[in-house]
Amino acid sequence: MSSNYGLRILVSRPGNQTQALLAVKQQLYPPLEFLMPGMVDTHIHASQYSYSGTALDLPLLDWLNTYTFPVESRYKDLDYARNVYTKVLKRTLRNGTTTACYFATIHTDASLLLGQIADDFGQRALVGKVCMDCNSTVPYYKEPLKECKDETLRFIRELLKKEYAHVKPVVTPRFAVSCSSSLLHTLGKIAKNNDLHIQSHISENKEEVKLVKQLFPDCKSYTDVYLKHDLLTDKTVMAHGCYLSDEELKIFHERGAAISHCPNSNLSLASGMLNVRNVLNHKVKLGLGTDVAGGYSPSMLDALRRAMDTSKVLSMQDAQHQTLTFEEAFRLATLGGSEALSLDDQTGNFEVGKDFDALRVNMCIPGGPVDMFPGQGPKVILEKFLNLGRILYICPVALSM
Ligand SMILES: O=c1[nH]c(=O)c2nc[nH]c2[nH]1
Repeated sequence: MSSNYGLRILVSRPGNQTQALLAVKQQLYPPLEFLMPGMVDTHIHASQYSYSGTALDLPLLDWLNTYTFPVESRYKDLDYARNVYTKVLKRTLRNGTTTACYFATIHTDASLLLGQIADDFGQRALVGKVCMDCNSTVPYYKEPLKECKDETLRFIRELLKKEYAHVKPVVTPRFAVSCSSSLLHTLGKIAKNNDLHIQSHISENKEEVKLVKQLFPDCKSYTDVYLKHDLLTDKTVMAHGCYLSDEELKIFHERGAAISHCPNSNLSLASGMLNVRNVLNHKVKLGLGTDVAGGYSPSMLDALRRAMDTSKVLSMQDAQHQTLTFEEAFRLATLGGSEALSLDDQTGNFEVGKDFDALRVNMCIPGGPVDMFPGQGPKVILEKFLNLGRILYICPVALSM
């Protein structure tokens, strides 16, 4: 079920999130069905969906130059954009993503089209027109500073003018490597003046961190680059953060900025492994992202499973490391994601007053991927679903479009 029915939660039960969602099923459905909050993908490149599942043989910077920029440059063609964006919306909804934070491309009209398609399908979405004015390796894929500023303002104006209930613009500097200091300052100002969300990438890969140090020698750290340009606010979500120091995490906490953990991508591009426990200990807002197409899967259940795998690898390397529990991973995929996107007043769990963004899970479909046995209670049901489940079907109204 997705959110386009405009249902609002009016009553709730006391208890934690796991208890609450499993209690609902006893009231409404037979024993092996339950409702859970829709999942929140805090970082996904809609424009990279066409090559998801391929092109995973290079590290980040080579990967961008070889695969990503040539593909993203094609989105000046609106027919091409419509085809891919329609498919990515259907695919993410089929995977239980009721909220997504999207990177589009540098093209304003195609980015507006992504917003329109998200609205048509009833997915809650933040949509970002990508901003980048530096690209010496693939020089045809960038915009001059002035054009980038004007087009960003046009994108924001036109998207807001549509008054979509659940689709909003997000200011999107690609990352410090592909933005001049002037562009970063400009975008910081635009976000501030319009009280907008901000998204970008940070500390994904060691080579990238080194390059940022060279490009911004006056900044103390990668985090300091964004801080100095007014891009680290309580409406900012930064993807990856694998190599952030404790000092940088403290700044994230102080500013109320969030991290999107994208474990599939971090493993697939051999970028690094985020220490989620350390991020949580620093009380930094944290959600999960698929990061299609650096991550090969558009599924948030996959992101949740890779987050648990990554945490177990860290435990193998360090016996003191406290492995993520499945309940914690579940929280990251739902409420944590909504907090990371500062949308937790609207979605993320079944609290009174929030919108009813829900998935109806049936654990006893004939031929389904999970077998249940007598005496297995709510906790086992949820754990089995998270580890073994598959989302096969979602609201026919949305998907027949
Ligand atoms: O995983 C990533 N995907 C991207 O498209 C990108 N751009 C900058 N940094 C990036 N990381």
